[in-house]
Amino acid sequence: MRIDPDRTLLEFNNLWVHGRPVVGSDNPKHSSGEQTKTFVPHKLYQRWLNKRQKNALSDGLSPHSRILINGASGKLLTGQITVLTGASGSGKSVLLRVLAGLLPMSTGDIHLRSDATPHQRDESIHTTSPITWRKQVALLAQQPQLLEGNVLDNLKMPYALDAHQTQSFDINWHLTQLASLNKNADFLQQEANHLSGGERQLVNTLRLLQLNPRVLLLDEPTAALDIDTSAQLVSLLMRWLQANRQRSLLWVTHDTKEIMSLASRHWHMQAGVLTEAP
Ligand SMILES: Nc1ncnc2c1ncn2[C@@H]1O[C@H](COP(=O)(O)OP(=O)(O)OP(=O)(O)O)[C@@H](O)[C@H]1O
Repeated sequence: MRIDPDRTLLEFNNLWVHGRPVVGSDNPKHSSGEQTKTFVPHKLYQRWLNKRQKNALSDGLSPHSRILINGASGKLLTGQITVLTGASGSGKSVLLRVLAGLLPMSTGDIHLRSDATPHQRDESIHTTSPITWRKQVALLAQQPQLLEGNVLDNLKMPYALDAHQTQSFDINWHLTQLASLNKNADFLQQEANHLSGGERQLVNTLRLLQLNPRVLLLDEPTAALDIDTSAQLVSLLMRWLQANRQRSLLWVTHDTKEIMSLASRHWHMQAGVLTEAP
């Protein structure tokens, strides 16, 4: 498949994701719909079913599975912010994790436009190694996971991984970013486990941005931050987007006031169904 060479950076088509229902759960996230039907399988089928259910979290094909993403399609365009809203449990994080290659889809495809010549083939998630895919399509989670050690150790950490052996740590880039966040070089020496929640998220964000992904998926990155830190993070992300036209942001948020004015498009998720909001 070839994707629109003009502005499309990432395109996904007819994504379906299934997850295992929690039988008897009173969690509203897991109730409702077909999955509550009683089902008495044949003995042989039961054996097959038991085997499948051992891996059901990542296995979209279980007959007891419920639909988490329902035939979603969409395009992320270069230089744009797309905002994704939707009620809790509607499937926003699941969509982000599938796009980032962290959760398998049941069916469907995702293509990333080649960053080389326009004639080069686009990359499908199905034929790209997970490491290569995740270098280009990165997920910034709400809860930053930092390691023991200081800020500098955490920022350097990705370069110890095989995936980033060809890239090198650029201290000057970090000092420039920190200056824009009203922080100086001393911040690099602070112990990660002494940082505030907002500072942790800033470190987490810098750690990801330095690796230069092309598509950044943001899962409520400012949800736990105060107004000032949140504004700093938004500016950091905007500067990053504007520094290279071949980038795109997909931003999950409940606080549309914060980001909607900067966004080009608005998607809405309801019970796994993705629609373009007016
Ligand atoms: N790996 C998984 N397997 C099965 N079910 C899952 C899996 N991950 C998430 N779910 C379920 O999918 C549904 C959607 O979850 P998701 O985290 O995407 O919601 P959300 O829209 O991001 O909500 P919130 O705004 O509260 O973060 C939930 O019912 C959740 O329990």
